Amino acid sequence: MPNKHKVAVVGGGSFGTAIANIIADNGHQITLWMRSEERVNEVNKQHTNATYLPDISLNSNLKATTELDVAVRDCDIVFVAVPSKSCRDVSKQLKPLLSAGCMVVSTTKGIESDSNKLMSEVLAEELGDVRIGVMSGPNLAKELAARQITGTVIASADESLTETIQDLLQCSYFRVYAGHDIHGVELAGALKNVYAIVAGLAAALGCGANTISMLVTRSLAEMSRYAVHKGADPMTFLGLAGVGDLFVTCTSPLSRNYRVGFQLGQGKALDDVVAELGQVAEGVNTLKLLKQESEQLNIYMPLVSGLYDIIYNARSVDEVIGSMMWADQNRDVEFSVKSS
Ligand SMILES: NC(=O)C1=CN([C@@H]2O[C@H](COP(=O)(O)OP(=O)(O)OC[C@H]3O[C@@H](n4cnc5c(N)ncnc54)[C@H](O)[C@@H]3O)[C@@H](O)[C@H]2O)C=CC1
Ligand SMILES: O=C(CO)COP(=O)(O)O
Repeated sequence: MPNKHKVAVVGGGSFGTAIANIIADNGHQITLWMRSEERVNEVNKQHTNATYLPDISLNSNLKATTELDVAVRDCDIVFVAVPSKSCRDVSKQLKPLLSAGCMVVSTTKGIESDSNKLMSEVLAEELGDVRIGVMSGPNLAKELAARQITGTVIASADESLTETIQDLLQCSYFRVYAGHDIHGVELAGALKNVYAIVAGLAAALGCGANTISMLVTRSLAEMSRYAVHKGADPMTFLGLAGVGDLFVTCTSPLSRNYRVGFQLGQGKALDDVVAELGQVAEGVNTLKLLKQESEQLNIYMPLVSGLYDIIYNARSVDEVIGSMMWADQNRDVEFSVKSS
């Protein structure tokens, strides 16, 4: 019989609720921290969180609270599932409440504005000496909450953390793979959101399967090129956190980033699309950060700069595509494991 844990999930939106529900399905003691009293009552009494996960019945052992100290008291594991813009603020609130030896796992797929830091870096800065992991992969919250078969990656320098999280989450519909390239896994999760916007836009324009395949594959080349500059292992991008997540978000209308791109392709304005979504689409912020950094570091990222020009510089899609197609001929695969 695996160990039973006392776990908190901080952030009761789509993904926090989906993860908390798996932990409840696996029989652990789990508390979900949410800010809205109304939603806390809904989770506790009706076992739903219909705003974020319509038509999903949650496990009745999943308890929610608005009180962060109650949620994390005596927990040995805490998941942080808030958007990147709130991660630092939430970490500051968590700091005095965590038990000694607590493991903290980020599920956030974004980069902090201004500092350009990844969530593991924000957590380490704010929480000091805690055990940190990151989880990322092709994990659409709605499918996971509907208990559809799904795989993910838990990455940490702390092997006993990765093993504990594998045991905690593994069940008949969720398989958890271990990794050690924390920054690679985080970057993969954050970067693919930008390319999901590109893919959604292309789908709205009626692009064919050849075009979408080319876009997704060149996206992978571009995101791994950037990540390698930032110290990540390019091989990470061949795993679930890389190809897996890129594939799902570039093809599924359940991805909010894909939907943002699709609606942009239908001619809607970005501000209207984001306001209507009512949930986080991290790619919008990540696009700006990548555009800035790729220029500063001189990293070739034509898809990032093309999307940025379409959204923020009112350049036409035809013109952007034209300049990409006539750019200098390039190599297909940039990285090799074969020693020369
Ligand atoms: N929805 C999905 O399929 C997946 C999402 N993610 C990532 O998880 C992160 C969260 O995404 P979702 O849950 O989907 O977003 P969401 O928009 O569905 O929910 C975000 C939740 O965070 C809460 N929140 C925001 N700021 C907060 C603060 N300062 N304090 C406390 N709570 C706060 C909101 O009230 C809301 O409940 C994002 O980085 C996303 O990329 C990761 C895997 C899958
Ligand atoms: O990361 C996700 C699935 O793995 C969810 O993507 P969106 O944030 O675009 O909905």
